[in-house]
Amino acid sequence: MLEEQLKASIRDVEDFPQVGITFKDITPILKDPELCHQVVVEFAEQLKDIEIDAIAGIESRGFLFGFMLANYMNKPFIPIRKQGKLPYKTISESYKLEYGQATIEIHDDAFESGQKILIHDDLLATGGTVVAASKLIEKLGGVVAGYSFVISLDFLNSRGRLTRFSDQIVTLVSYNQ
Ligand SMILES: O=P(O)(O)OC[C@H]1O[C@H](OP(=O)(O)OP(=O)(O)O)[C@H](O)[C@@H]1O
Ligand SMILES: Nc1ncnc2[nH]cnc12
Repeated sequence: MLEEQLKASIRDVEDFPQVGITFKDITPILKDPELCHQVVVEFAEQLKDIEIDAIAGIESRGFLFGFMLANYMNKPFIPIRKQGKLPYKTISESYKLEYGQATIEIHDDAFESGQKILIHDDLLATGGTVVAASKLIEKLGGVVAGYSFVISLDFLNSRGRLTRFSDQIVTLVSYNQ
């Protein structure tokens, strides 16, 4: 089963980037092209009944499978980047995450008003990052079509923070502790 394969590949790194955090390192997945392909195929299968106009991935780990998935599903890819990285006109949102705070930005012409945008990231922890991304999508007149994550840290109970934007949440690997 894919979840078991992914769990066997994901590496726990204790106390990174700060004491008390168990960091879920996905780099071993990236070394396995067949496993990466299976991840994308599984996302596409689980998302097939959701109407999606474009896929937004969040810098930087959200770019990895986000772009692969957009390309596989033949959808435009929208980069949401950390502050000061996007060259054209942007709007921004600040947020807290499991181990700090940050600001993310999107180009103000990233998509057309009314379009349905899937938000992709590698991992859902507190949800701070994707809530900020959802606010950016809505500020530009978009609709959050749903979310896809490789990993969900279910013990942080953050799914409830997303449902006001969309209850379509696809995750491939869940951790309960
Ligand atoms: O649910 P949250 O508590 O918001 O945490 C999840 C976010 O944290 C990580 O990103 P990070 O900011 O470390 O950036 P990176 O992808 O560049 O490593 C991860 O890739 C998610 O984007
Ligand atoms: N525990 C964790 N491991 C990897 N990325 C994260 N982003 C937020 N929390 C994380």
